[in-house]
Amino acid sequence: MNALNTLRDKVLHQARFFPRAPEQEEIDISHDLILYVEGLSVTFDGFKALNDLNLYIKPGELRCLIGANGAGKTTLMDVITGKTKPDVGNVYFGQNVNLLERSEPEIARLGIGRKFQKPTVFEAHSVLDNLEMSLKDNKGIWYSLFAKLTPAQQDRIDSVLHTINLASQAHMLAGALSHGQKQWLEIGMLLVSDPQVLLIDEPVAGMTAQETERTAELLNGLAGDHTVIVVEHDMEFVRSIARTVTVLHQGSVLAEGTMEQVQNNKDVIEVYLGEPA
Ligand SMILES: Nc1ncnc2c1ncn2[C@@H]1O[C@H](COP(=O)(O)OP(=O)(O)OP(=O)(O)O)[C@@H](O)[C@H]1O
Repeated sequence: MNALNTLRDKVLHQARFFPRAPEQEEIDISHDLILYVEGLSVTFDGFKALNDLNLYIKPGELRCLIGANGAGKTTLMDVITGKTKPDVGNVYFGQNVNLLERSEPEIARLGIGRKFQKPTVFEAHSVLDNLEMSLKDNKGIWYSLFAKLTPAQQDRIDSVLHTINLASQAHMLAGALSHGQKQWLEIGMLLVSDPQVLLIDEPVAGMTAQETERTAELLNGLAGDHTVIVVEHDMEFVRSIARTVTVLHQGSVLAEGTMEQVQNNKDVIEVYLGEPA
């Protein structure tokens, strides 16, 4: 029964994480843009969740997306990752890959990884097993169950374990980790496939102050090698990591700049405080 459960977990896992394909397409970033979103609109039952939204992200950036509930942050992530198709607009990965023509699994395999707010690690498996299962690519269930990791794959997992600060917990069951550690493990499960872009939804919700600080270090460390887009409501946290902040409001970009520029922007003050600047 245990073996059956393990097999089921692994099948589910493969469906969930869409591992990156070995024959990955080359992404053309010669114009210094890794994500290009232009004129994007999404309507749900006549309601415009995104309204002519433009967003340009450079390779290696750490960008924070903020905005009140319902501003369109999740819908934007859904469009980038292929979960929602827009009414109109363009979404390109680099110069050459039109993401609107790709399915959700294809986009994940191209190297755009997404971490949802709630951690979904396999609690009955060790930290190491969780990472191994994410690394074994789409060679089928029998490969995932029985193939041994190559030395390069072992190195990758070791390196990720250190990056996410869980090397000492490698053999611990994921279910025994703290909430913050589970969030880091899930980021690690994305990192083993070395995605170019990481979309991370509310990483510090429910974390202790110490875990929040460690998460800021982790995300800062990932930027540069990866492009990191973080959706977050915790303004202290945003201030601690953000270089550029994009403020969404009613499905459009209201303001963009450093945290200081955004905080002093009259439109932002008006929307957030409900009064003219
Ligand atoms: N599938 C859907 N059907 C109908 N309306 C939807 C759907 N998804 C989102 N919406 C609506 O679109 C708007 C934008 O939602 P979205 O979840 O993108 O906002 P958000 O900025 O992520 O908010 P939050 O911070 O609360 O997560 C909201 O008014 C929401 O109710």
